[in-house]
Amino acid sequence: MGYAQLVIGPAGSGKSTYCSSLHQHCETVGRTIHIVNLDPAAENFDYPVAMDIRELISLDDVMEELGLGPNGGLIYCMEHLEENLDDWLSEELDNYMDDDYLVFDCPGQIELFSHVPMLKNFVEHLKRKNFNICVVYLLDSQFITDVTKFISGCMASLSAMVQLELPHVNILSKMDLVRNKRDLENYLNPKPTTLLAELNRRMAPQFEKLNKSLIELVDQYSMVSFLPLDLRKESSIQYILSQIDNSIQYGEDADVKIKDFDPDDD
Ligand SMILES: Nc1nc2c(ncn2[C@@H]2O[C@H](COP(=O)(O)OP(=O)(O)OP(=O)(O)O)[C@@H](O)[C@H]2O)c(=O)[nH]1
Ligand SMILES: [Mg+2]
Repeated sequence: MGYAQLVIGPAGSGKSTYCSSLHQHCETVGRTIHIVNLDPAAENFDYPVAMDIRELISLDDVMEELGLGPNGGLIYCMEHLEENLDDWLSEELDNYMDDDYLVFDCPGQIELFSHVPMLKNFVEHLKRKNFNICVVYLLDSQFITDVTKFISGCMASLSAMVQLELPHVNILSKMDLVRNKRDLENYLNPKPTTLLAELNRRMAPQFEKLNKSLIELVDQYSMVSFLPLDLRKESSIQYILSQIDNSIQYGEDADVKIKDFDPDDD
């Protein structure tokens, strides 16, 4: 059994930074995780890259040879990955053993988890390889300055939830940038009625019915709940990691191992 986090979220929401902070944190506490780059457009990394989609396909080549733009090129790369799940990905995964913990740093184009089946097939492949997977969805804290942005961020997360059908943790990233702490209370665990009132206040009256349905939808999936991530605080990363670990049952076997360990036996 392996363990995996699939780190997704809108462009620039802090996914790669989260991956590198997580790596650092794990190093500090003496735990091993492997970060996988799934973004064919990424160039600089603050973490050691364990596996890299750019070894399979280069976005520059795709754009040049097929005359595609950056987003079309990215979709092409991801489809190429999808076609190579059984060879390239499987071979790469063979380098890891039972109990290994992989973190997949995904590209920020939300099409990948909202429109195209690529990520779904990727996840199915990992499941067949016996991975327990948690989706980690990052939303930039700046989204809470505006209820309409916040709702659209929630809908994107919801679409990933519905498509991927995996344990799912929502994170509000870049907490160091939040000025108004009172705003925050309203958004980490928002009351549907508060959100609705706010939406109605922002939008023309003809949208009231639509707003109500939207909020009900988001509420029914009980997904409007975010964990705050403040990279300045080790405890914040630690807490988030423990929630994710819980959702994929990581550490339950480890507990057994610790119990089996005989301290006199050194
Ligand atoms: N202040 C602050 N800035 C952050 C934080 N996390 C990320 N950033 C900045 O936000 C920008 C985007 O961060 P990335 O980690 O590259 O975001 P990403 O989601 O990987 O972006 P894409 O892969 O392009 O979708 C960078 O300029 C980061 O330095 C944070 O916790 N606080
Ligand atoms: Mg990134």
